[in-house]
Amino acid sequence: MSFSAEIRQAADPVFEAIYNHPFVQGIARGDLQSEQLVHYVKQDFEYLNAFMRIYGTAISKCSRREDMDMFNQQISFVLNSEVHPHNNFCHVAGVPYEQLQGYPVAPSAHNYIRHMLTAAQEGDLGDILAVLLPCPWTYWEIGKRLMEDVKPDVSHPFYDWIDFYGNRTDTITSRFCTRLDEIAAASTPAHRERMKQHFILSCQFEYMFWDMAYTLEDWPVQLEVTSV
Ligand SMILES: Cc1ncc(C[n+]2csc(CCO)c2C)c(N)n1
Repeated sequence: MSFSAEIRQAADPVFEAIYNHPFVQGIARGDLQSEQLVHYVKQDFEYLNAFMRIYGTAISKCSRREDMDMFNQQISFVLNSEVHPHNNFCHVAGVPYEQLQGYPVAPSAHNYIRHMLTAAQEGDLGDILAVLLPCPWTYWEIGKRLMEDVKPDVSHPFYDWIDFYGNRTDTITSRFCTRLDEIAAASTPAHRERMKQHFILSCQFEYMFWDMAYTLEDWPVQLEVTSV
């Protein structure tokens, strides 16, 4: 079994829990509250900023041009294409996208971002691929399953979101897996174990991100926002 298949199998209960999470099932039913969509977009906007910075760190650790090109393409994809699913949520919530940018990061998004940053800072290319991979992989599987189970038509409120993630052949998950498998094949058992743990923790954080949006998770004590 390839390394990517092995870590996917180990994380299978988390993939299942993500698909069955009430936010994801709320996309299927089209019955999420505006505040939940707004909270998701506010947090995801900041998450994607961090994600692009980590691609920058990844590029700083590449020795091959093809790897640099892969990460460079993904920065463009996040900047130019990942705005479409956000726009769908904003449209349903009735709030302009520009109003949801620049907010403080909630606890679960904070923890997920710090987890990715630490793995990227301390690790090599394999660690970075392993910690980033659950992001495209879980969304690709959610999209495919929603497409099959819901079979949405254009009147579904989240048709664009489901179509965006469910109707594409996901080259990024496959490219990340291929490269991760090459690196894993040349790694020590200890490094493989570390990459597996990065992957599994990011899967858990993907679950927590949906839960954060669904429950409108925030810090326990609200403080006055002071501008300096
Ligand atoms: C918390 C969270 N996880 C995954 C995605 C989906 N996603 C974000 S960037 C990207 C492409 C990677 O190059 C994909 C598939 C998201 N929006 N928010």
